[in-house]
Amino acid sequence: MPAVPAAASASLPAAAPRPALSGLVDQFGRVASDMRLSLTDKCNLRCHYCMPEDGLEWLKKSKLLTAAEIVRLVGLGVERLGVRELRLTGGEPLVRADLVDIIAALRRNHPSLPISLTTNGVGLAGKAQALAEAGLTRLNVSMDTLHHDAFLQLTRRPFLDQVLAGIEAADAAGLRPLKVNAVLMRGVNDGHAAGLLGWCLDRGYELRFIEQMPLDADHGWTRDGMITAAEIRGLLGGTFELAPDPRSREGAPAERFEVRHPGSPALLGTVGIIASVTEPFCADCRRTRITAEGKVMSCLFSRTEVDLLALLRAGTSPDDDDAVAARWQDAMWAKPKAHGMGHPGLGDADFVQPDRSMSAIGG
Ligand SMILES: Nc1nc2c(ncn2[C@@H]2O[C@H](COP(=O)(O)OP(=O)(O)OP(=O)(O)O)[C@@H](O)[C@H]2O)c(=O)[nH]1
Ligand SMILES: C[S@@+](CC[C@H](N)C(=O)[O-])C[C@H]1O[C@@H](n2cnc3c(N)ncnc32)[C@H](O)[C@@H]1O
Ligand code: SF4
Ligand code: SF4
Repeated sequence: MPAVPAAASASLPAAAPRPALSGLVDQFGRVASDMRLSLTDKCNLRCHYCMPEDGLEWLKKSKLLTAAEIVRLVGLGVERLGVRELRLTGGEPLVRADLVDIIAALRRNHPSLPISLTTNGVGLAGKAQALAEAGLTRLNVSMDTLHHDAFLQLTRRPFLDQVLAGIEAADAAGLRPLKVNAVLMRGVNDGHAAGLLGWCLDRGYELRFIEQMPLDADHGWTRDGMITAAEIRGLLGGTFELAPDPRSREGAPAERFEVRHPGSPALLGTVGIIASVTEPFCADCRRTRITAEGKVMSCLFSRTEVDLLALLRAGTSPDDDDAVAARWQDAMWAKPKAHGMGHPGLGDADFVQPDRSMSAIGG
């Protein structure tokens, strides 16, 4: 086995030594099978809850995982470490020029792997068909409101029509089920929640409301300022009746509800609420994250990152693959219990917001 290059030797947090288990198991017995891979830190929007107005300093291209490195890492994940589904995210994954080629290569190697993409939808209209043909399984498009002024206020960019065209193109390309992600901000788009749900139900899209988490680059999040899942249910309750979806949650971030008009038995569809702050789901977390520069983040709120890129670049022999896989397993073994610490509690006195914003981690 090759020596571990210095850059890859970032300290791992103290944890009992990892036993010789297969797969991405952590010290609390959770097994990660859902791989979330960030393709870039760059983005063409500046959402308040994620990016600062002036953007961030983008990583140099030489520091990003190449297409070949991505394909190799996913191969290791799937063939050796029990990865069963892959989500491509960012930053904005559509800004990566080789996105379609990456998906095509992944699909050739893994014919039955579910591969999904989370995107802001800008530029999607021109790419949806190619993504579907390359083998993308499905996508989630983030769109917080259908109102142009609120969209501009939230994202600081006037691109709502492009996003709408992107959703339509993805639908036409057969990228189903199609999910729409929305973060609500008080006084900006909270009044649009029921309208957005109605729009999605009419088209057969599944809407997911996401509680705002402390992952904004401006560090402006407050526990009191964010809109809670209970409030979201209240906002929808005036127009719709929500009932728990009887299907099992299977470790998914979203709690799903069946949606009906009050007093009517007809099922209109489902809505998901991702209550990371007020109803955390860390005990059943199945996710492993790799940042665009090849670092493992075992938890969205990890303050320890474990570099795989230097090991990937050290060589491509079977021994090198062993070293990468072992380091990934070590990183996941040290996964914190919840919210990057020993207990759930975003906003608690002992919670420390990660230096990176959501865009730089990969949402
Ligand atoms: N706290 C926390 N939030 C998460 C985690 N995974 C996803 N989320 C939140 O849920 C949002 C939606 O995630 P997506 O990747 O679009 O979709 P998904 O939740 O994986 O949903 P599916 O499409 O059903 O697979 C993310 O942007 C995060 O805000 C997680 O591991 N921890
Ligand atoms: C970081 S983005 C990356 C992919 C793509 N740029 C997009 O917006 O879909 C992934 C998801 O994270 C969500 N997100 C970003 N910052 C968040 C925050 N502070 N709290 C909760 N969700 C957040 C976005 O709404 C989006 O649905
Ligand atoms: S949420 Fe997505 S679209 Fe918005 S700034 Fe972050 S990375 Fe960009
Ligand atoms: S906060 Fe960390 S442990 Fe909790 S669900 Fe998210 S990634 Fe998993």
